[in-house]
Amino acid sequence: MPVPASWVTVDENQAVLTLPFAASEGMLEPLKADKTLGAYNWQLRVAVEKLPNSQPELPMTFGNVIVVSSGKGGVGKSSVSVQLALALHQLGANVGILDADVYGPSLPTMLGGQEEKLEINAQQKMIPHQRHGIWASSLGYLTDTKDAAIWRGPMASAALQQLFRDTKWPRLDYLIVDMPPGTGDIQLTFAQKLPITGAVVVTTPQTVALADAEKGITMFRKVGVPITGLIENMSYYTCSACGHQDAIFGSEGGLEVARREQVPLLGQWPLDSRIRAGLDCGKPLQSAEPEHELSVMMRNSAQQLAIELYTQAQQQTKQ
Ligand SMILES: Nc1ncnc2c1ncn2[C@@H]1O[C@H](COP(=O)(O)OP(=O)(O)OP(=O)(O)O)[C@@H](O)[C@H]1O
Repeated sequence: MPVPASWVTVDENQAVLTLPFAASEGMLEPLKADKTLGAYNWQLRVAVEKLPNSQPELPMTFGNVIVVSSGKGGVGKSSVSVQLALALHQLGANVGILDADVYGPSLPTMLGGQEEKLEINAQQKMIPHQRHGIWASSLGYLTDTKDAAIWRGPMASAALQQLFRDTKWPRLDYLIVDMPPGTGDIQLTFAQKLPITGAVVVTTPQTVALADAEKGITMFRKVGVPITGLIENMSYYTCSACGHQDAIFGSEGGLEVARREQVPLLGQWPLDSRIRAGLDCGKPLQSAEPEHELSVMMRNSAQQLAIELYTQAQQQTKQ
């Protein structure tokens, strides 16, 4: 993306690029490669800008809220939420994650610390756990995981809003919300009532998942929540023995939906046991092995997400 001059400060041979979104050192590469600019000693500073959200009348106390949703269950929405949250943290941002999947909160398993319970402070606010550098709040930390299924129906919607409002978040740049799967009443109420900056839709390339992903996109658009992008998960599987790639759930379905709906495709993530294994034991690959090729690939999606969120918000304010 073009770098406005106002993002650069220069002092003798030192130059600082201050970006209003989470970013990697890679953003400095074009500047370092430039014939004239390359003479400076470049430094990157991340100062995430608070962007407008879908409820302008509510105070923006939570940073930029990004909901991660899927029309269909089991497509990897929670896994993607966790990896994106950790990746944004690695890109220099202060990040929180809210497990809004009241039917089956999986965050305590994926981030670890299942045995720890959330503390409630004197103002009756829940203190989120800090796991792998990000702040996490989940009903799974509050209730016994086996009991989580009782938070259903009208109670689930109320519990979700309470969890959102009554968590004592520190100052955040991004709050990732792992939504319950589907496009029913809970999702609609959440999308209508909470201050959301953008939505990420997760799907597999499978036809049944794609139809539901499009339903999700339509739901968010109806209530004025911009779609920041789409992630196609479980896009292909590479055999570790022979290297053959197999599109188990069909190929390029997510890409097709992204084209049709005119939303950015933020990534096509493979089905890979190394992604699952880390999440099963509370040690996600993104934090356990940040330089692993899969971690780098997922971080590229997070980088694109941060840029899209920012540029879409700029375009909206100009309209
Ligand atoms: N790309 C991937 N590679 C390997 N395993 C994956 C991948 N994505 C998700 N999984 C695994 O698939 C299972 C389901 O993923 P996850 O819980 O994230 O799905 P979900 O869409 O949030 O499910 P639900 O609808 O129940 O909330 C988990 O065990 C997870 O570790």
